[in-house]
This record gives sequence, structure tokens and C-alpha cells, in this order.
Amino acid sequence: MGEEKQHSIPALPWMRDPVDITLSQQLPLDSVPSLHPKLKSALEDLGISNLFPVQVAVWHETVGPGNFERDICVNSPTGSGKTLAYALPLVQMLSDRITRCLRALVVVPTRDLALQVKQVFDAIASPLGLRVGLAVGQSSLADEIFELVEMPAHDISTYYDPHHVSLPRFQSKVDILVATPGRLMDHINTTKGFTLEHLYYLVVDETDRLLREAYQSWLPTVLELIQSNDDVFFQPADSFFPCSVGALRTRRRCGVERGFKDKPYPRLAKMVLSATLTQDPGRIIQLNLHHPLLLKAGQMRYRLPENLESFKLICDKNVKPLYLIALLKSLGEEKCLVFTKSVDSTHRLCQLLNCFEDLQIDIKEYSSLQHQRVRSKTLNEFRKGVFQVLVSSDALTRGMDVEGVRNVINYDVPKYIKTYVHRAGRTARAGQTGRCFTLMSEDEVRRFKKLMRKAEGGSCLDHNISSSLIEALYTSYQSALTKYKVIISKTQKKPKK
Ligand SMILES: Nc1ncnc2c1ncn2[C@@H]1O[C@H](COP(=O)(O)OP(=O)(O)OP(=O)(O)O)[C@@H](O)[C@H]1O
Repeated sequence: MGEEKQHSIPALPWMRDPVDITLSQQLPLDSVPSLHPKLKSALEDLGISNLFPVQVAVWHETVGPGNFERDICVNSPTGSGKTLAYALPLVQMLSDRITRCLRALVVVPTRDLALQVKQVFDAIASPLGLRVGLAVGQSSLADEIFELVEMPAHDISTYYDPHHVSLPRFQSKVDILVATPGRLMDHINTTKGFTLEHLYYLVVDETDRLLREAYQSWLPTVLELIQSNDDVFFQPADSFFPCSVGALRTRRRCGVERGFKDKPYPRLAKMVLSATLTQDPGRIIQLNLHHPLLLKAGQMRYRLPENLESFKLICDKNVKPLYLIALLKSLGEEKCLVFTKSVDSTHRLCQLLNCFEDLQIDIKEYSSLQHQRVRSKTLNEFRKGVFQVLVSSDALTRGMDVEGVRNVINYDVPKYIKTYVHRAGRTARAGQTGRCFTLMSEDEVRRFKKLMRKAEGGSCLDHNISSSLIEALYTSYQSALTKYKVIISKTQKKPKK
């Protein structure tokens, strides 16, 4: 992660002069210019009466006077409302569409995040008659195709056959698609009738994470498909284009672009967002942004939520699990997320904690070692409050919004400030209060303090647990360890003869 070492002044000139989101105020729905009445009442049904500053700023640059003339990059803290910041303008802009085509594509890194984003879209898009699809590999490819593409009555096979001479009429069943890169590529490569040719809007959520992982070159592929459509736009109407199997060809927005001296320029509008947006020109360039505008909260690249309190808890590393247990006990019934450094550590820690007989706290794990179905079930139960403590590694928690998480605990000190931002950001969301505790040994303190100086709002208090509380746990620790060793020996594979 060489990016961490970069100087904090961005190399890209347009990144040096951002619009500061913190200067925007919350805006009551009645004052939001041009807000569709149905969108307003959908928001009210969600209990939303004001737009958050990032939503106001994005609205201003898209639906408002900005009119989507520039591609939008958003760097705003975790829990500040980025999902609705992009979902609202998309739904508003598509509300007057006449035919149903795939007009907006939202790419996110994980399935659970995609499900969460789809729920947000469903709540605001359905009242305006827009359909939202999901391409995440939750169901079989065939089931997913059934939900996304209307097959011509006579055509029963679902996969693309390049030798098929007559071009049947496929119809998209969705206006907006939320996808993970892998499944998106499956549809691009194999699903007949799945086309991006009508796309107006591309959203890349958790951009830095998605740009870091190539996932079968999904981004160059999507951009190339869109680019080739733009090229075809200027070709004579009778020219052959293999993707034009659908309904009408769509004309992308053809506005007067700022800086283009009244030259009409059809293009796809892009929005890219993250709480830790990359400043690396080598990565940003991959997005092929058009005259980009950066919307950013505050001065520094990393910013922690306003109502987050950070604490460091210095432990004796020989009995670190006891500090965690003492901390969990002191937090009572509050929902907690515990982060470890790896999936293996997550598994081991969760097993060990469950070996403490008198703990009386329900603890489950959430990791990529588990089957997706198990993981989704665990997450749903955690959302509903069926159990109270979830132990997780980093990979899957980007963007996850679980109501009522009051505490985040870093069992292992995060290596990078970016990791701290995303972990801590699972609490103190939407203006709520929250706490992040980081367990560390004495010799890790210096590095941790240095790490926290990289973030706005990175001040950190001490949280102490008395040694008598730790000593009181020694006996149960011994019996938990014995029980844990039995479990480990049973699960370890027997050597082959
Ligand atoms: N205008 C609003 N009024 C009240 N609540 C809101 C508003 N906008 C968003 N929220 C709530 O704020 C929470 C955080 O929103 P969201 O998940 O979009 O944050 P985010 O900025 O994408 O965070 P992350 O960077 O962690 O992905 C959600 O529970 C959402 O329902």
C-alpha cells in the first residue's frame, strides 16, 4: 500500500482545489431545488427530513445548477450519507424516462454491500416506477438473468451465441443495476441481451478498494464498452453494432460541457466515492474521468466522524483476550464490532471467546472463510440484535451500515490509517455517537499515535482496565484455554498415512 507514503498534497491539479462539503448545511426537503414530490415522500417514509451536507453538495452538482456537467469525486467520512448522495440524483434524473433500459450502473466491492445499496435504491426508486436489479452471484446465473433481462418469447437459451444471425429483441427488466465486479463481468461476457449501451450513469462506490482489485479487468471492460458505444453514436444509422440487440439506441446526455466552448459532447456521467478516496494519479486515471470535480470534507485526506471518540487500551500481550473480555463486559448489552488482522485470527478469537463459560455474551464471526449464505445470515441476525458481538476481519466491512453499533474494537492495531477509518466508521454514523477502542501493547503506542495524526479528528484518549479485573478472569481463562485446545485438536486434520 505505497499510497500511504504519498505526500498529502495531491499530484492531480483538480484534486488540490476541492469543494469543501463541510461548508454545506443540512437542507430541509422542502428547500431542495427540483426534488420530485414522489422522491420527497419516499424520503419522508424513510424518516428523512433533511439532506445531509454531502447529499446537498452532490445534488447541487448533478440535478442542481451543476447539471452533471462534470464527473463527481466524493471524499467524505464514513456514515456521512454517500449512498443517498448518489442514489437521489440518479433516481430523480431517471424519473422521467420513457422506456425501460439499463441506465445506471452502481459497482460496489462486496455482495452484502450490494444488497444494502439495493435496499436504499428500492426504497426511493420503486415509488417513481423505476426497477432496480442486483448482479452479485447470490442466486444462480440463470435466476439472475431472469430478473435482469426479458427474453424474446421464442428464445429459451440465455447465453450469448456470436454465430446467431438474427438479432432477437431483448428488453432490460431494470433501470438501475447494483453489481459486484465479478458477476458484472459474467453478465457482460455471457448473458444475451445484457447491454451497457444505454448507460447514462456509472457509480463506483468504495472506489479506492475497487481500483485496487482488478477483478478480471472489469473497469477497462466497462469503459471500453461505453466508449465503443460513444463511437457508434456518430456512425451512420445503418452501421452494424453487435450490442444493438435491444430497443432504441440511447443518446447519452448531450449537454454543453464546461470548458468545451459550447461543444456538445455525449458522455457517460460518473460518480466515484469513498471515505478514503485515492489521490494516486495512476489509479484515478483508470476511471477516465471527464473534467472531474472533487467534493471533500475538511482539509485532510482522512477524516473521522465528528461524534466518534477514539480510545487506546494498553494491555499485557500475554493475556490480551482478557482485556477484550473485560472491555466487552463493561460495555453491557451494547452492540460491538471486533476487528482482527486476518480471517484466521477472527476465527480463532471467536472460538476462544465462546470457550469462556461465564461470559454470557453472544459472539459470532463474519469472515470470508464462511459460505456467503452463512455470512449473510450472521449479518442479518446482527442487524436484528439477535446477538451482540460480531468478530470480523477487514475485507467485508467496507460501507456496511448496521444500526445501533455503539462500539468498534480493534483487537489488533490497524496497519494503516485507512483501515482505522473504515473500521471505526462502522459506528458514529449519520451524526450518532460512537466509540472506537484499540487494544495495544506498550511498544505499539508510538506507531499508533503516528498513525492517528494522519486523520482529522484523530485525537485519542486512554481507556484503562484495572489489573484486579484482569486477575479475576485468570481462572476462567485457564479453563477456556483447555476447552479451546480440545476444539483445535479435533478440527486439525489428521496427517495422511
Ligand atoms: N439525510 C439523511 N437523514 C437521516 N439519515 C440519513 C440521511 N442520509 C443517510 N442517512 C443514514 O445514514 C447512514 C449512513 O449512510 P451511508 O451508509 O450512505 O454512509 P456512507 O457515507 O456511505 O458510509 P461509508 O463510507 O461507511 O460507506 C445510513 O443509515 C443512512 O440511512
